[in-house]
Order: sequence, then structure tokens, then C-alpha cells
Amino acid sequence: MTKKPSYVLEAENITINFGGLTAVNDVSLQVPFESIISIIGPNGAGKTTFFNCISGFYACDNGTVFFQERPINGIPTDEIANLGISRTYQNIRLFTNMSVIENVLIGQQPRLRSTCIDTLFQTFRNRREEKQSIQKACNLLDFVGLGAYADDVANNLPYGAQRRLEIARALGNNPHLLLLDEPCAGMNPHETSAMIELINTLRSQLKITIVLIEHDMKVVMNISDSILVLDHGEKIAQGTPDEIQSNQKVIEAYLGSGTENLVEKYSRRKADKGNLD
Ligand SMILES: Nc1ncnc2c1ncn2[C@@H]1O[C@H](COP(=O)(O)OP(=O)(O)OP(=O)(O)O)[C@@H](O)[C@H]1O
Repeated sequence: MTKKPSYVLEAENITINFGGLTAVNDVSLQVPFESIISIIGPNGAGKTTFFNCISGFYACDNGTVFFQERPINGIPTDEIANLGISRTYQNIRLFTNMSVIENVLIGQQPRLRSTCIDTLFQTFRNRREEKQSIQKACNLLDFVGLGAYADDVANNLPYGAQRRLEIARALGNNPHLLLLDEPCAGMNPHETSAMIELINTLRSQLKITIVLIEHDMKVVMNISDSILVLDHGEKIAQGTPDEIQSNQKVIEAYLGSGTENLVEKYSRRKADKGNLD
């Protein structure tokens, strides 16, 4: 019997430079199976760049990324997706003029086996795959609570629903690991609560491991098993929500020196300035 690896993902000593700027410097992260890990840090800290290294969008200058113990540096992004890593983006990337279900069907495209010939001649394999894909897309839409909107134009969905649609599309690949870049950005409190619930359900029902970048500290503290904190491309802390909230280095990196609780400070600054970013 083969031993299950300890971590779904291990990023070891990741460094990436853009010209003279070191955007991520020697950052390591171990992600246990079925965990929810958040990456936080001030603007420009290197969070998205680190994500891009993990998912193969950027080739890092140093370090190794292991997915289920297999090194994945240099593997094309579509192959990484086929191995079981899916992601969403900071800015919503939907095909806005296509229907909701079409957006989900596109996410399954890389896994289909039908050839051009199958499609051209509408072979049995082609028809069976199409049927299975549509059924799967319907199930995914039901899962994210959008089953009733399958035939609507994606652009007509409310903002929070568009973010959930992106997740449904990312699930089309049957991922083991889902990378979510600011899943709650721009959401109202109701949409944020629904997203928190969905992320927890992805883990509990589908057994998917989640790594997310998020600026909303209430979300981060509510949802995470562990939090990685970046500042100026460096890892300055990692720990549980309780550990991170009281970590002086983290509080200073975000908001300057002081003793106030991180969530309280964040909420106060957000109220004062509209948005901390
Ligand atoms: N393709 C690129 N070319 C040059 N510089 C880049 C590139 N991508 C990111 N950077 C720089 O790397 C640094 C880290 O950027 P990154 O987007 O990873 O930060 P972030 O923590 O995700 O910020 P935010 O919270 O604002 O999204 C920034 O100084 C950014 O300008």
C-alpha cells in the first residue's frame, strides 16, 4: 500500500525577481490535506506573485513546488490544472456574454477526450461526453447555489454570484487543491457570509484543500486553519488566527506600531478610510 503524502502542496524556498525587485524572497509553505490556509499581507507584499509561482503562471528563480510530493516547476499550467490544482483570479474572469452553464462547461474542456473527428461526426463518445459534461456542470451549479440561473447570461448575475460561478468553473477540473485570489473582494456582508459557507463546504463535502489570498481580516480569522503573512516579499509569520492576531510584527507590518487587536484595527481603519487598501 502506498503511503499518502503528508502535504498536498509544499513550496520550498520560493524566490522570484522582477528586474531589480525581489517580489518573493525565500518563502516556504506546507499545505496539509483538507486544510484552509490564508495568505495575507499589505498591498504589494507578494501574495499574488507567490500564488502565480505555485500554480505555474510564473517560473520562480529559486525554490521548488511539490504537488503531492511531485515537483511541478516548469510544468505547463494546463498540465498542472490536470494534476488537480485549480484557481480563481483577483479580477473576475468570466465569459460575460456566455450563459452561466457555458462558463462552467468551458472549465471541463481540458478533460474531454473527444477528438475533432468525434465532434465532427457526433460519435457515440462525443455524445456521451457532452451529456456527462452538461450533467456535471448542472451539479456544480447546484453545489454553488446557481442551479436556477444556468441559462442566464453570466454578466447579468449579481457580483457575489459571479464569484461563485468562477468557483463552479474551477471545480470542473476535479481539483484537489483550489487557489482563491481574494474570493470576497468587493462583496457585501451577505455575499461574504455566503462565500465563507461555500468555502467551508468545499472542504467538508468535496474534501478540497484551499489556499486563499484575502484582505478581509474577519474572513481570514473566521475561516483559516493557518495564516501565512508576507511583507515586502518576505514571510514574516505563520500561525493560527489567534497567533497571527496578536503577532506584533504582523500588526506593525499592516498598520504601524501599537497594541490594538488586528481585526479591531482593520475594522476601524476600514470605517475611517472606506477601504484599507
Ligand atoms: N509581472 C510583474 N512584473 C513586474 N513586477 C511585478 C509583476 N508582478 C508583480 N510585480 C511586483 O511585485 C510586487 C508584489 O506584487 P503582488 O501583486 O504579488 O503583491 P500582492 O501582495 O498580491 O498585492 P495586492 O494585495 O495589492 O494584490 C509588487 O511590487 C508588484 O508591483
